[in-house]
Amino acid sequence: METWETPNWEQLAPGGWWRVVHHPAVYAMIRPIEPLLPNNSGYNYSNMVKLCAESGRDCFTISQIHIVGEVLAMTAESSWDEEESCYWLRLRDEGNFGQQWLRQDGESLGLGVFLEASCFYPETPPALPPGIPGHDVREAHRKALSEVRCVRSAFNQLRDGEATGEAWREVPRLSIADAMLGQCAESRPAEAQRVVGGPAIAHLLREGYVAVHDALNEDLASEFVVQMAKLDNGWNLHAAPQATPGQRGDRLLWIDENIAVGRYGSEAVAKAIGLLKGLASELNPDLTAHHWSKNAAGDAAHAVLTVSPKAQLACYPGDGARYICHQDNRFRPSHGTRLNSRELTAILYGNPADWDAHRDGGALKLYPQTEDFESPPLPDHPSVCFSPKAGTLVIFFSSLWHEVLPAYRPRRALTMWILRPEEEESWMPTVF
Ligand SMILES: O=C(O)CCC(=O)C(=O)O
Ligand SMILES: [Fe+2]
Repeated sequence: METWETPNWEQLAPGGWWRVVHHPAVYAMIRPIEPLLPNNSGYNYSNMVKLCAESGRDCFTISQIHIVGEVLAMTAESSWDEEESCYWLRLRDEGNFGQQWLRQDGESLGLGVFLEASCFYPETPPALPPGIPGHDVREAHRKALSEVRCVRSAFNQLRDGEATGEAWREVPRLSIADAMLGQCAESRPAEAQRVVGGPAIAHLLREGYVAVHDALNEDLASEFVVQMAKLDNGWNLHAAPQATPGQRGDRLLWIDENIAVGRYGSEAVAKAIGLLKGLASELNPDLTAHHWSKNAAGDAAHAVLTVSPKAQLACYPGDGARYICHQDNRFRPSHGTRLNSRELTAILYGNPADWDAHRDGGALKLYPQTEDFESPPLPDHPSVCFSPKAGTLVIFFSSLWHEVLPAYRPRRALTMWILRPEEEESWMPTVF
């Protein structure tokens, strides 16, 4: 069994979903990005930066912090960067907003160790030859790892409020298999088939969207409304990272079935997430055939829909908050690729049955056949609107322009992006 302490440097780890098994996993990237320290994680980002600085490692740049339990997606792909003389590993974060690139050299540790932690290595890293990483790189990894240990123990003390002076705790051995979660969507065929089987899929492929109004049965739908509100009212949601007043006014929580039940006791939310996840496998055969017919010469046969491990629970607080017209993904003709791997956006609404879109606002306004528009369609462009009532499921191609109209009553929704990872833009070392 391979452990993070004795990774096999010659071998890239298998692609798939990985869980961060130690905290904090800190890694640095060549261009620092906005730190994404999950709310209520118990860590204070500025304290961590201070700790790094105090540890005498001036060149430490924390760009991203991940904590235990968080899930990341790692592709099996690496890319040689001529200019930087290094390899990059491609990964995605839990919400799959976009991709990130992890530098694989003495500066940012490679896979396996990445699951533990990685950081900037204070010396100039040895250049990697194209091909198998050599001895120097392993040595750099070894040194950097020992540094990580010191930093981590300080972090642990900080978190636990301990001032014991104990510099170092034994790190348990971890198996890479422990952290690997699996590659494909979990399948819940029966429910998903009931909801989107037959005519619904046909409508989705023909029109680019479909709405199913009884995706949850009546009892489940009303329980879903109650639990979504309870979760939201418990201050578990936080402003979206890209929140901009007047443009995007929702607050969010990324949540999976285990968190829904284990942390919040929300069975109905867990069931809803399960249903959304099951859609990927249900839609897969028809979507694959659809891409085949559009692109006879292409690789569409490899299309494998998958889902992110977590769904996005969003609430627009009801003060007129909205989400201006946008696309969740976009084809970039100049690159010949898509911006991210989102193929379909699937949303289950969790608002009371008496929601009145004229009075309460908050409709989802979707503009069919706009995937190739470079800028938002005009408001009077042909569109369809959906009232965000309990149990309504809307699925649409993520590249269609859409918006959330101002909501005058708290408006809650659970969104799952259904992904086609092979469609993602293949090389872009910047992030998000
Ligand atoms: O909640 C909705 O109806 C759509 C939200 C949305 O467009 C998004 O989160 O990207
Ligand atoms: Fe969207």
